[in-house]
Amino acid sequence: MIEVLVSEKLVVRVPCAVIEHNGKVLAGQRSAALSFPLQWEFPGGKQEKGETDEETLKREIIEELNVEIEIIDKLPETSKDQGWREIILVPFVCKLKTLDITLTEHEQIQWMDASELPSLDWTEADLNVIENYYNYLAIEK
Ligand SMILES: Nc1nc2c([nH]c(=O)n2[C@@H]2O[C@H](COP(=O)(O)OP(=O)(O)OP(=O)(O)O)[C@@H](O)[C@H]2O)c(=O)[nH]1
Repeated sequence: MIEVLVSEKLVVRVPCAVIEHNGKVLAGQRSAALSFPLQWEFPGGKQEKGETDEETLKREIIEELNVEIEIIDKLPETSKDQGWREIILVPFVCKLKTLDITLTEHEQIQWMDASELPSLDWTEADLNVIENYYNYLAIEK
C-alpha cells in the first residue's frame, strides 16, 4: 500500500456584503449557470491578488450590482470546506451609497426582513453568516 500525504488545499477568500437599506437586507440568488445554481448568497466574490477585503468587496459589488457601497462593520469570518477547496467568507454589513441596482450576474435579488432570511435556500456557509448577523443586530439594539 502506498500512502500519500495530501496537504495542499486551495483557500479562497470571499468578501461578501450584508447590505441594509430601509430596514431590509439584500439577498441575491445565484445564476442558474454558476456553481451552487439558484442558491441564495450575500453578493461578493473571490479576492484578487493585492486587494484588501474592502477593495474586493467594493469591486465585486460594482461588478455584480452596479452600485457603490459604504462598509459599516465587519462580521466574523466563516470557513466552509468544499472538499477540494476551502472558502473563507468575510462578511461586512454595508449600506448603499448609490441606489440604482442593475443585476449583471444574479438571477434575482430580494429585499427581506432580517427575520425572513432563513426561509431561502442559502449556500451552507451563509447560514453561519446569518447567525452572526443576528448576534450583531442583538448587540446593536
Ligand atoms: N459571493 C458569495 N459567495 C459565496 C457565498 N457563500 C458561498 O459559499 N460562496 C461561494 O464563494 C465562491 C465565490 O465565488 P464567486 O461568486 O466570485 O464566483 P463563482 O461563483 O464563479 O465561483 P466558483 O465557480 O469558483 O464557485 C462561490 O463558490 C460561492 O458559492 C456568499 O454568501 N457570497
